[in-house]
Amino acid sequence: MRKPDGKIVLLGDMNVGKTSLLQRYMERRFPDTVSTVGGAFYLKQWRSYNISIWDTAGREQFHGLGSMYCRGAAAVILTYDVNHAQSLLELENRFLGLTDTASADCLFAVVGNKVDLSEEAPREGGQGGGRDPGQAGGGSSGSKQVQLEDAMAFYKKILKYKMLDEKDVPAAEQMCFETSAKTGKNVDLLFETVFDMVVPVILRQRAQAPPQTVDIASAPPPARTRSGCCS
Ligand SMILES: Nc1nc2c(ncn2[C@@H]2O[C@H](COP(=O)(O)OP(=O)(O)OP(=O)(O)O)[C@@H](O)[C@H]2O)c(=O)[nH]1
Ligand SMILES: [Mg+2]
Repeated sequence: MRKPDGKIVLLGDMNVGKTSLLQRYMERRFPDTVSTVGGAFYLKQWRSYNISIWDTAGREQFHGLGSMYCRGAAAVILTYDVNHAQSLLELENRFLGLTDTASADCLFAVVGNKVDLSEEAPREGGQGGGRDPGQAGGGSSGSKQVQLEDAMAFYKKILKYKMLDEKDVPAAEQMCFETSAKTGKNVDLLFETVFDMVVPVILRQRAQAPPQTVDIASAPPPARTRSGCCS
């Protein structure tokens, strides 16, 4: 298997729909999911590049792994649930710091998932789209709690945290998405926008990487070794 050329990581609280988004994009379906343990990855061929996309666990107990998954990432997709305001706050409080290990010119996308729930007529006391509404990061009430402008304001906080100038990075309008893994709304747009933007990052990473070849002429002669059995 060829080594991936670049890495994209999905981060976000448990139950926001990271695994579902990836399955919708990669497998074109919306299956039942179980809460992710550790992490898992998919490989995507995009043009001539091999991109790995890492799905991480949002559960608190796996938090320590997040910065490991982010190491060298060319893009991070920070995911929240539009019907659960706390999940956007968690991105700022708990997940943004995990991206310190990402590539210096890492791109950020902010994704509000489960818009289908807020597009449906509100149901009396309704809960939906979540495995366990009682848990932290759990259920979605089905009434939209986070607006796209809130996500764009968070995107600007990311730039501030990373000390990036707005002029040097894609605009918030380009990098904030509202999606539904259930209906597929904006899912292709999200991933394919990120893939397109990641290609120049991959090319820059390649240009900065130490050469992978060895100059045989200048390499020292190998030390003589004895071989044979030791009996
Ligand atoms: N209605 C609706 N439900 C969704 C959507 N995306 C995910 N869900 C549901 O939300 C629950 C959690 O989805 P997952 O994709 O497993 O969430 P996750 O972010 O991967 O969670 P962890 O692996 O625990 O971090 C599941 O019951 C999904 O079916 C969506 O767009 N709309
Ligand atoms: Mg998951």
